[in-house]
Amino acid sequence: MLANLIKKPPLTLCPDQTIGDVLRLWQEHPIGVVGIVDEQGRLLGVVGSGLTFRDGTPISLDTKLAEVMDKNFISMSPDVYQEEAWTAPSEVIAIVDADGKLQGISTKYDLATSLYPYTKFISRELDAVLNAAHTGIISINKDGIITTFNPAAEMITRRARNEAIGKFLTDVVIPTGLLEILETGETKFGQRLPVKYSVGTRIYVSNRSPIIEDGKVIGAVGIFQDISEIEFISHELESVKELNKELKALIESSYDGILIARRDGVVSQVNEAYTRMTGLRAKDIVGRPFQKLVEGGHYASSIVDAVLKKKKAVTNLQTSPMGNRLLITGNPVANERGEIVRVVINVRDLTEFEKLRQELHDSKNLNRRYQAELSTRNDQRNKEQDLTSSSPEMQSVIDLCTRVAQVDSTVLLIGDSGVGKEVLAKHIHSQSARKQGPFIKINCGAIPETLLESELFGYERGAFTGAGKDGKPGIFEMAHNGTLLLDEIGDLPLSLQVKLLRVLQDKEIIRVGGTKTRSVDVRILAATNRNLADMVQQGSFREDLFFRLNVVPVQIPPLRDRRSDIVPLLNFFCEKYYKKYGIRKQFSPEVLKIFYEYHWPGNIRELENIVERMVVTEPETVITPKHLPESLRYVMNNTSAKVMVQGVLPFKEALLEMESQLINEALNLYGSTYKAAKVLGIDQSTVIRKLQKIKQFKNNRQEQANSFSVIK
Ligand SMILES: Nc1ncnc2c1ncn2[C@@H]1O[C@H](COP(=O)(O)OP(=O)(O)OP(=O)(O)O)[C@@H](O)[C@H]1O
Repeated sequence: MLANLIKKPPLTLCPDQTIGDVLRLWQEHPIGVVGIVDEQGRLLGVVGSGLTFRDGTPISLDTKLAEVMDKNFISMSPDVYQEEAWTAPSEVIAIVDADGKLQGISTKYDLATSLYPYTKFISRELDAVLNAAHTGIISINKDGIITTFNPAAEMITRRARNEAIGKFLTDVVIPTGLLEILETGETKFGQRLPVKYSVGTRIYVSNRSPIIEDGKVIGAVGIFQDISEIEFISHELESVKELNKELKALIESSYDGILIARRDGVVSQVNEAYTRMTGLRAKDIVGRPFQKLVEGGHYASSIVDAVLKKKKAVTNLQTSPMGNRLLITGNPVANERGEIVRVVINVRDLTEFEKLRQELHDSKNLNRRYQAELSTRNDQRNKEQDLTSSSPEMQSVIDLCTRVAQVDSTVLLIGDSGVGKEVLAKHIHSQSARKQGPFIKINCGAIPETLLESELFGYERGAFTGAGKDGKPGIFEMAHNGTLLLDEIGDLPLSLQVKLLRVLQDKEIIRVGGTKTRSVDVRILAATNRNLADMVQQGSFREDLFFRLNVVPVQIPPLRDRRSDIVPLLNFFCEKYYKKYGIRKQFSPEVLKIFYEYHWPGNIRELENIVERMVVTEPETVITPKHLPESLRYVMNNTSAKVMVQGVLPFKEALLEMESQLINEALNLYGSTYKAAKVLGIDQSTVIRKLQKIKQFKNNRQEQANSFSVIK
């Protein structure tokens, strides 16, 4: 402060005194500035050396001081700081007290002398700070020339201070934006600056500020702080936080109860499952010693103590307050030095476990039952959809097919056309392990011989004129992992019989026009309505192929040999076509009788066709013989001739019975008394009369039967 500069009272004179008085004063005191004061001691001006000359000419020593005193001075209070006084635009500073009374006079020289040691100290202090700083500091002047370059900056830039000072900034370091500060005059904070070194990259954060004097940018200073470690630590911290979160989630999601205790036995964490199993809530136990739970009767003994003592896992069985059986395992957790720092307790609810096991067992059983039911239903549905039979003959055929389906043997289905060979082949496939694979049928008799080979075995590209450019797989390849039905096998040309035999033996095919062998895994079923054994005798079928195909021969009886299947089949097809067309039909007993008598040369296919035709073409709901095709009516004519009476009865009654049967069949067949009479060779009136007589007779008989039962 200026007060420090006041060492003794100032030299003062009055304005009326002369230059001579000043000289006399200087003889007694060292030469200095003399203050000219008024009567109240207030400063009016100052005089200093050079007083005796004006414009180079000596002036009289009698000249009054009022004339020569310099009035350009600034007054300041003694408590103003020297640094502030230094900036004052005046060479002389009058130090005056609050009353304006002069206390001392100071010149810029005095101020400089007093400030010098201080600035020297500051400068040294600054140097020490710069040298000790871990932050790189670089400053430049307004021309971009480096003026400060501390040791940390040397480390960062790998450049020596003496190589840097006095050089243009970008000749020494990579541009960091410090030069821009000279232009903008703006301070920039926190710019992230990755710098690559041969040993890796370090991250700096830089702050850059302008150096301003009198409102002008005269330089810039940049500081560079290495934050690589901080970044690394903060990453570490983040991953530790993440890990912690994951661990918490893991503990919480555990179905087992988990309790963690510190080495002093205090509980530090429990999960939801633990609360669910033991009824102990986190807020009641976390932060409390585990021993308290023992004292509270929640545990028989402290498993935490047991683990800490034995320094290994301990397991025991206890019953929870809710009566559940709990398996409790305590595991020690050690640090790198092998000291136990935590005990992790795992609680497994065995009651729940047992319950779950039972439930699993039950649901497995249920599942098995459902599956069995499902497969039975599927079987039933298959049967319902494709196959029906109630005759013992056919039932044993189906049983044989079901059994043989379980193995991969070749099956030869033998039977007349339409007996159901294909249906049985499909049944074998659907009951076999190949049921997910394809079922493919080829009719060996329906494809021209020239095409059959390529159909069976496929062909390679360009094998023959017209062959596709990519070639084509044959049905053997298409049936891979499935079943192939060779229908009408008796029609297979001899030339292909040998090739087929090779495929059956080697389970490999070669496409037409190719050389590459391809493995095929196909189950072969063959069907025929011809007598292959006879064909072998006649030389039109290869014996070796016959034996190869005839591994399991299945003979399907014609429909006429299993008449008990007729009515079930009829019902089956009625249902099938009702589902298909929404039309339900009934067949009169007479029709059933005809069906039963008919010899069915077309077998089941013929029966099915008739039913479908009746369903779609006949408008009436009840199908009677008159609706049947001619071929069946013929049967009726033959069968209806068999008019019968049962047992021995009065001749008159037997005659009436025969007449009744004849007339009724004729009516059924031809639909009118007129037509019936014509066929029977009598008058229409005779038919009507006889019908009335028959009716009368039947009514009488009924009455007699009723009266008999009343008497009884
Ligand atoms: N048991 C059956 N239950 C229900 N429908 C059957 C039964 N058997 C055969 N069918 C039906 O009869 C028709 C003829 O059967 P399929 O084609 O299997 O006879 P096929 O013996 O292979 O005849 P073809 O020798 O002329 O090829 C088919 O519409 C089939 O659905």
